[in-house]
Amino acid sequence: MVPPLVLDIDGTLTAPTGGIDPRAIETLREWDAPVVVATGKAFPYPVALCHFANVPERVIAENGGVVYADDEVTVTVDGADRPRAAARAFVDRGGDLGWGAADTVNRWRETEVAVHRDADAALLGAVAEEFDLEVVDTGYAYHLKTPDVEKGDGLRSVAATLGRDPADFVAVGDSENDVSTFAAAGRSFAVANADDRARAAADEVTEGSHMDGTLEALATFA
Ligand SMILES: O=C(O)COP(=O)(O)O
Ligand SMILES: [Mg+2]
Repeated sequence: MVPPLVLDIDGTLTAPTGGIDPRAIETLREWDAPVVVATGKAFPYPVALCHFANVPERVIAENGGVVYADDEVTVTVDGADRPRAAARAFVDRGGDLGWGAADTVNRWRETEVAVHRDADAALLGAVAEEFDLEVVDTGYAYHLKTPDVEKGDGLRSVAATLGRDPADFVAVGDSENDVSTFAAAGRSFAVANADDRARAAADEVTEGSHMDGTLEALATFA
């Protein structure tokens, strides 16, 4: 009997060169227990991943800002007005969100704003403070977000919807936005490419990085 999983996307199910590791699709399909995808990405991205992998759509998106399982979508933050106002102030003061005119990173977001890691971090931090927001660095983007909205709370919510205890779950991740997931899950693994906070928070750190590390973690339960 394998445990239910809660898996981060970027840095955990992706290849070092970017993009989803093809082995992730098979892992999502073959795992013989519920798999929840938990990400800082906007809601459509993890939903599309589950859709194209042809697995049930169990999703924690926007670092816990949007949670979805068993036909229940919960937006846990009362809109993105403050993060969007802060993003406008950031741009007005010379900052650049960094995603170009189409901005497919943010156009479908409901609760926070993501900023390219090439952005002026000092200016972003100053604006975040002014708007009572926090900046979370996932290694893939800076997230300008409401404090205390976390993937770990999303796991508690999805676990309840699935009739499971969060402590039943095994978590795999790579960055500071996975620390709350690790705390909520029963057992946690940081992949070798994880940042210091994720490595310190995880029960174990894998030898392998990215999907190699994720498969190494899951092999523990085979
Ligand atoms: O969107 C990001 O910055 C990173 O996303 P992740 O939480 O799936 O690693
Ligand atoms: Mg990640």
